[in-house]
Amino acid sequence: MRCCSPPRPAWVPTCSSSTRSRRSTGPARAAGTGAWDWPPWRSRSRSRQRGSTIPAMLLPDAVCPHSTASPRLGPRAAGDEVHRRCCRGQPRELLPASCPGMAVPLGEPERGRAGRAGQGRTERGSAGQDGMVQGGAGPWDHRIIKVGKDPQGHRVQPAPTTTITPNPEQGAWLNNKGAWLSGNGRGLTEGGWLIGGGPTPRPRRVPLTSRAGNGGSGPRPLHGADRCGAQRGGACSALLCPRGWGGGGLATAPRGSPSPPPPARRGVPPPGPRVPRCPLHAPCPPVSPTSPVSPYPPYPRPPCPPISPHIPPPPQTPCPRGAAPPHLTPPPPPGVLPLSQAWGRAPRLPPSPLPAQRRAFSNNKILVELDESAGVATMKFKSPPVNSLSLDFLTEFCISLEKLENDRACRGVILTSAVPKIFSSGLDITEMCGKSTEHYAEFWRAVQEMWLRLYSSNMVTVAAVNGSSPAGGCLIALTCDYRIMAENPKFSIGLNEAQLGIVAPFWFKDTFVNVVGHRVAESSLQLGSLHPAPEAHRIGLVDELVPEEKLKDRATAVMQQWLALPGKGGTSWAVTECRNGDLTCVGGPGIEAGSCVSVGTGGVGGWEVGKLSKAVRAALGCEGCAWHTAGRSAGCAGRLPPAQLAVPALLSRAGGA
Ligand SMILES: CCCCC/C=C\C/C=C\CCC/C=C/C(=O)SCCNC(=O)CCNC(=O)[C@H](O)C(C)(C)COP(=O)(O)OP(=O)(O)OC[C@H]1O[C@@H](n2cnc3c(N)ncnc32)[C@H](O)[C@@H]1OP(=O)(O)O
Repeated sequence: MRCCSPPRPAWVPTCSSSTRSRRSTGPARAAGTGAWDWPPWRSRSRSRQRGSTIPAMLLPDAVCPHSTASPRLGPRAAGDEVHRRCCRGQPRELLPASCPGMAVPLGEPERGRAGRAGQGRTERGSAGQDGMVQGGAGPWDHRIIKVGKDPQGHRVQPAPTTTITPNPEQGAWLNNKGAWLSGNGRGLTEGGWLIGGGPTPRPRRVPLTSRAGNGGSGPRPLHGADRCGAQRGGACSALLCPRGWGGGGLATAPRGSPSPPPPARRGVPPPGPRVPRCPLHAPCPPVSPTSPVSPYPPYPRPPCPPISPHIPPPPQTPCPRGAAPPHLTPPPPPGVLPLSQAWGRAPRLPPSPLPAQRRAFSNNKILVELDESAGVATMKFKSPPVNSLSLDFLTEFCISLEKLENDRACRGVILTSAVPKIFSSGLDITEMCGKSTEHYAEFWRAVQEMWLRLYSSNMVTVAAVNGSSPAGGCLIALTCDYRIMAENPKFSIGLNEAQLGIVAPFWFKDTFVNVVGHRVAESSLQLGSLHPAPEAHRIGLVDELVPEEKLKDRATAVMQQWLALPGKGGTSWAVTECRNGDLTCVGGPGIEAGSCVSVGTGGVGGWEVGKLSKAVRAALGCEGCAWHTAGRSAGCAGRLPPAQLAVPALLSRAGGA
């Protein structure tokens, strides 16, 4: 959650010209240069309009407009190379039959996939001769029109003209012989050849660089209620499963975790219903169709504890992460939209009365510990020697944050380092030279993604800076709501790009300006200064200094202070209406209808702006649409029909005052 919006370039359309003209920072200057125009996918279309040239390395892959993977992207022409590439990057079952990417013969090598994902599945002997899939009559109906033998001489099954139909209720696919196909469709192919129903594939390691929209071929997360494995009694394969259980087998299972269930025999329904359910969890609730499909592979999830089939689960065991008891979440007044609906997510829970429960998710480079009783997670960077922000690191970062974002038990995140003396050394320099254009694009997009996700998070974010933090490391700290630094003068922080002979991107700069102000930012950026901790505190770059040994406790205390603010427990709501780019309160508990909601730097705890913007975007169904805040008013851009929005009462009280 932020006190002000992430800096946006001037091309961002606004519904109110007045709000636009009040922008204080000036990405417009950068927008004209092309080099750092933002975001890059808009850069491409704009460059076409302007006829300017944008460096190819800045152009990311697009996401198929037919898919729901990313709402950020505008439509692209069918047949466009980018379109085709991204189509292949998406799970086929998520694409409508009309998508040109669906007409790709499975027997044909799909360039750009095998190398990336390392699946080794695209080498073909007689490419394109057999095994053609065509879109069927309906978007989910695909017909195998030709089959034959695979390169090893095995007969390809099933028989010709097999219709494959998804079974939304079961979250799996059936062919016309009633045989089960792989839940994620990968059982359809073997060595690139169609074989029809097959065993549910074992979890495969997903290269972190294989991400949606990039043409990667790693298994993709399935999303939506109809895909949730937990509904079949098995593990939840949806990354955004609100319960956070399962794992979907899409990423490498943590060491020591139990093996996945044995694969079903061909033609035999998968043993989903026989898998015992976690006694603490009901089937996953349906996921809102407006929820975005994550572009990331799911975070490895802890497995459900083993359950003896002879011991029935206690019937009255309350789900620690299920719906809060009624007395903790009073129903909103009539006509008031719960915030969870407006945001398309479940409301966060107040601190649990149950005994403290901790969960830890450790990945390669980031350790995440969630204290469910406090609703606070700690993300510890553990990528020695210096926690440089490599593509893998950034990807893990986004996955971890997204997972926490969708965990109703988590309301705040503390970012810190497990590497002594270093918070983060910034962007991994080795990722920025000697690599391919595609790699640069992917890397740079990951940097932006990290920043956007952190900046627009609706969790409280606190940086506990326990070491040096140059450049990109400083950006992470700047992007948090609050910065506490160890008071060691040997630790320094700042945007030192100038010392490296490069220029901090304008959105680095704007984030910096938001925190320290124009003049300090100007001189600091010009000199590429790295400020020792005491100086950083003096110029406002960090909010407070504490002895290193007290850093954790202090961060926890600050977090509690923030979480104690009203509106955080998800219990009080107000309804606002968006008119002419301003938000007008139309009623709510203790809030007079018609009072103007004006938020921003002058508002109470202006950090609600970020939350507001999120609500605006979600309620308008345009998560990716441009939005804008400036001065003392908040507005949003893009399609702005009058919409009833729910925002925390704190926000509305601030505006109504
Ligand atoms: C070519 C095309 C590029 C195009 C790119 C596109 C756009 C780029 C343009 C602008 C981008 C601007 C945005 C940039 C943001 C950044 O974050 S750039 C990175 C800035 N970071 C730094 O300057 C940090 C430099 N490092 C240090 O100051 C120190 O290493 C330290 C972090 C203070 C730690 O010091 P110490 O404990 O003494 O450790 P060492 O110096 O001995 O380092 C240990 C090893 O770590 C390696 N390393 C350090 N930093 C990085 C890094 N950022 N990326 C990768 N690796 C790093 C260092 O080389 C040592 O490795 P070896 O042991 O020598 O193998």
